[in-house]
Amino acid sequence: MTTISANQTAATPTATSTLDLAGVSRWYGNVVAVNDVSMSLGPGVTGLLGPNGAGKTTLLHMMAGFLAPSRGAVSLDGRPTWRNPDVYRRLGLVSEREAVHTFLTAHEFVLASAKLHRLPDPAEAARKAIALVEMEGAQDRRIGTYSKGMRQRARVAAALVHEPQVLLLDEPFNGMDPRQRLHMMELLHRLGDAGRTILFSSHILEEVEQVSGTVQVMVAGRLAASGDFRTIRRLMTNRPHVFAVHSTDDRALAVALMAEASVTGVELGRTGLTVRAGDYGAFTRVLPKIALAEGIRVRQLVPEDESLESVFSYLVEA
Ligand SMILES: Nc1ncnc2c1ncn2[C@@H]1O[C@H](COP(=O)(O)OP(=O)(O)OP(=O)(O)O)[C@@H](O)[C@H]1O
Repeated sequence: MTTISANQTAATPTATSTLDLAGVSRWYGNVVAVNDVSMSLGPGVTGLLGPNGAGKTTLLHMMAGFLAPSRGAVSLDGRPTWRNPDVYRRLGLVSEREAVHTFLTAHEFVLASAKLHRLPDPAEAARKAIALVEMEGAQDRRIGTYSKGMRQRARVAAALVHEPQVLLLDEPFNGMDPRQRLHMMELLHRLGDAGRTILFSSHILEEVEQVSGTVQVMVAGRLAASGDFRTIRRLMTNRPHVFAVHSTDDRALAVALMAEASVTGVELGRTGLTVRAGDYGAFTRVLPKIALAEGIRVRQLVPEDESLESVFSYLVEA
């Protein structure tokens, strides 16, 4: 695991909550969905980044007390989240699947959530939650008429109706257009700045970049890296890169490339060269110069293995 720093800075809240995971694992039969994960989440926005199937949903459900860890412990302010009704009062979860009754208005939906929580003044709580997500103008329209972004905000309002200190969101940006995304990002920032502990999951690096200061990266059930976004981004771009190169004289180009500092390996195959480079930028800048000096024309330069999974796997191995 690549541990960088536990940068959990926050706004200055009046009451804050900390979510702690200590050696948490969860398996389903033979499948290990979460493998020995430890982390501590404090006020502010944290992104949980990982490819599909990395175990993000399983982790969020354990945090929310919906699922028991097979091993290890999840605690909110020192108390276990599993089988602890008190936790439900202090934590909200916006799940990935969109199970909203489209025939209800947002107001009815959020009010129902307030009543489920047995709040002393459900109407006032619903009003406040709807105001927080800026849905006053649309609250009396049926949810079925909403855009994806508005539906998500209504769901956030329902999850916030009891004013929890912790809000967990599973892939909240899925299916949103850029404008809706921006709106949701602003909302998460506002909640984080007000001292809430916000964790949202995503499989898209850029989403995490825009919202969170701190990132936890999960790959294949394990915590692969944690730290501030810039450090994670640097780790990802500094990894070795593999390129497929084809030119008018692959053999001569291979010889010239082997003398180049940014190149760590060259293989000559039947369809061209496979070049490993330590620095993406340096290699792509120097290749045309080398080719020109050697009188070789580069016909193809394709980065290989740039999938998100491969980037994440690199972090696990680092
Ligand atoms: N109820 C279950 N029974 C068996 N296997 C499960 C169950 N839930 C999840 N898994 C498996 O556990 C692993 C992690 O799944 P999880 O849904 O937590 O990942 P994820 O990162 O949220 O991915 P996605 O974004 O695709 O939902 C996967 O291999 C998945 O197939």
